[in-house]
Amino acid sequence: MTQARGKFISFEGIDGAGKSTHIGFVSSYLRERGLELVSTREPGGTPLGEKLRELVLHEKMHLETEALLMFASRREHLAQVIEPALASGAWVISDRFTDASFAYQGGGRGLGRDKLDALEQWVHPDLQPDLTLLFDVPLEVARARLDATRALDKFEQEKADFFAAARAEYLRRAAQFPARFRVIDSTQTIAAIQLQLAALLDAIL
Ligand SMILES: Nc1ncnc2c1ncn2[C@@H]1O[C@H](COP(=O)(O)OP(=O)(O)O)[C@@H](O)[C@H]1O
Ligand SMILES: Cc1cn([C@H]2C[C@H](O)[C@@H](COP(=O)(O)OP(=O)(O)O)O2)c(=O)[nH]c1=O
Repeated sequence: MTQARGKFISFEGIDGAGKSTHIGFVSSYLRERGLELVSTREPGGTPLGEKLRELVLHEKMHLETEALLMFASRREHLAQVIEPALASGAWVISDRFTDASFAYQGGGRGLGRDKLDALEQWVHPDLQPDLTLLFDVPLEVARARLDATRALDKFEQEKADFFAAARAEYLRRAAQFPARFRVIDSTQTIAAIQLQLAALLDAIL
């Protein structure tokens, strides 16, 4: 008998929207229901990808270099982690995937969508997440949450118009691919969001 393929869930949103907070909840929810789960992140998720992450989050570089490194990290991630896990029947939850490249390198930095489309077609022509959870908040809310918590990386230090464009691109992608995206109003309380997440997960279990 062939093993049923696992499901792939990506978490997206501008920095400070609440992704990390809810990844923990979703992981526990799925594990409690007996699923084998691989929890991973981008950029990163493999030893090489984590080295690329260090570079891309902290070094200044040409916009296209940045985009290419994001997709290089993703290529490795797919080959080493995501594809084998899904094929073995495990579920994969990833803190960001290709929609983040559209939002940050495309929306935020202005890289042409044709280039991002080409990279996406090259690196994963036949694979998309089964479910993309987009945590959506106004910029001021995200910024206030970030300021209260941690030291900021290269992207998190960007100005408001960068995040406005990234958020707009995320929402555009959500409208373009409504079958896989669910937009979550992340200004709600954490408890209210968890209720909504539980219902969304029950629908695909
Ligand atoms: N719905 C929420 N209401 C209030 N605070 C929140 C909410 N979601 C997240 N936070 C807080 O905001 C901060 C940033 O959240 P985090 O999950 O790290 O965001 P992200 O991973 O999207 O950058 C954390 O201190 C977290 O506790
Ligand atoms: C995956 C990806 C992330 N990024 C950016 C978004 C984030 O600011 C940063 C790291 O993501 P993230 O994992 O959200 O960082 P943190 O540890 O702060 O929660 O990388 C891109 O610009 N393009 C991409 O393709």
